[in-house]
Amino acid sequence: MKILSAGQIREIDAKTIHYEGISSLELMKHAAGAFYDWFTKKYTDKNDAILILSGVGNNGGDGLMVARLLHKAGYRVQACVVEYSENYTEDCAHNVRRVKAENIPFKRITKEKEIPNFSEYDILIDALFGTGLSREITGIAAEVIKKMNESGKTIVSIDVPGGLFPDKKTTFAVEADETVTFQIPKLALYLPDNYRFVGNVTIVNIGLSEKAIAEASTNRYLIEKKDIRELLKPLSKFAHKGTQGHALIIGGSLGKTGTVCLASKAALKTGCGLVSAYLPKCGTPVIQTHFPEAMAIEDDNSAFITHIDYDISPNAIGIGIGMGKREETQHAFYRFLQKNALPMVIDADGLNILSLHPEWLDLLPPKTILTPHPKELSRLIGEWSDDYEKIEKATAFAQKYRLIVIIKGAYSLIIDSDNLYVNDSGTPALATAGSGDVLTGIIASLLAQGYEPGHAARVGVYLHGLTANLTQQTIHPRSFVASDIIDNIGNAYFTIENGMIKK
Ligand SMILES: NC(=O)C1=CN([C@@H]2O[C@H](COP(=O)(O)OP(=O)(O)OC[C@H]3O[C@@H](n4cnc5c(N)ncnc54)[C@H](O)[C@@H]3O)[C@@H](O)[C@H]2O)[C@@H](O)CC1
Ligand SMILES: [K+]
Repeated sequence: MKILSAGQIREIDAKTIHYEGISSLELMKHAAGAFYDWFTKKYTDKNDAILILSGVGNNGGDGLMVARLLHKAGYRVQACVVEYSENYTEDCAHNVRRVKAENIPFKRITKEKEIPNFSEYDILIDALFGTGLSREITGIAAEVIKKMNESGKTIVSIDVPGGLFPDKKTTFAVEADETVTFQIPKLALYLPDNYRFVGNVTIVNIGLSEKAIAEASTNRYLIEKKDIRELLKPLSKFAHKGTQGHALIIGGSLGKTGTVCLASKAALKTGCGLVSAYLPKCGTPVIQTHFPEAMAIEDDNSAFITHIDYDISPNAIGIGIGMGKREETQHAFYRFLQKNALPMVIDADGLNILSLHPEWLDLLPPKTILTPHPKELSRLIGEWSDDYEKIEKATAFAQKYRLIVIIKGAYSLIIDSDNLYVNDSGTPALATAGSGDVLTGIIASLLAQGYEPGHAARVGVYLHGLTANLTQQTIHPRSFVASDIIDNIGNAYFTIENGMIKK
């Protein structure tokens, strides 16, 4: 799904009105209706006191129309316009007249003492500003937002939290629990710095013209299940282990051989035909006991890797996990990089060693995948002042070395040449020991199966996250562990292919 800028969204609104031959008020009806449908499914108690805080633009118009729909359905609604300007849009002014005509409790707020007492309400609906925000918020709107944020009440934002800039850094905005956004994802909704403003995001369809959306150009995308379904390679009836690819996982050190076990098992569960694990001697009994399907190749050293030599012919490599940064290991890694031309995913200590020797980055084959979490990323590219600069610097880095960079997080970001992909599968359950090792194994497996590296990155990150979504009802997020990811890779495939879980 395309992620677009506020300007592009404005253009699509206008084109929808033109192409579909509808009025802007009708489009607002679709938007308010879509919000209403979502809201009434989630908040079913009609005794809840709902305060709707509208602005004077079309986002405010949406809010007033929602007030009308909720009132008609029997909800207890108080509508307000926070009059931060006298320039009402036509559709907003129309809805003010309708709210009054329909005898819905209504209030104009122009100064601080007119702000209602939020403690008398259960839910605050924020329709103050949408994508039309053009400058920092001041005056009465800022006073209202400050009080909303201090209220401790459930806040639901229409389209975007009031005050959130869709395309640049935000410092002050409504701090919503839920944001229901209209059809087109906005990058700001998925950035970690903005989580306190945005809360959970839901996208609802409002009937924008598909043609208009197709005409908008972008290099930013939100990954959807159907995109991943299209990327999955079919499984041939004549497949055998020799045709499904051979992944080699390299890593581990004394006390950290579990990393390689997890990655190897994840690789096989993701569908490659063979998995080998290269680890120090201490790892062999561990992997052969816990994961007999893997073949083990031993380093000469018992506790850490000192050279990476093998006489097998894998199709792809996953390297770096649990490996440590000892001098000998660094040299072994360097000699390995000098001769390796296979597709590769690098994580953890592999990344840390690269940040100690940035000149080695030139040795990586094009489209090598790096999977840093934010701390590892900062060691590679330096610090950033906000998420936008982080993306800019990571993109420049990825392009300079022709790499694919996956910035791990609640919404992992995949940078592949000019393109940015945002992944929204997953839950906080994934923040658990070994989760990254499993991701390395999944991606190494996809590379071994012949997936183009950009596809392997997207499919891998999506599959990994989906395992947590699928177990939300059966495994409490606090007790979800890395092995649960591995156990649910098959279910994630089922869900992507059929939209359902096989019991
Ligand atoms: N026909 C359409 O264009 C549709 C628009 N929709 C809604 O309309 C929203 C966009 O509406 P608008 O473009 O009218 O703008 P908003 O309602 O987002 O903002 C209101 C107006 O306030 C002014 N403003 C901007 N920043 C300000 C600030 N810091 N202080 C004071 N005033 C400020 C601007 O003139 C802006 O137009 C979307 O987010 C969505 O909710 C939906 O109803 C779908 C259809
Ligand atoms: K809003």
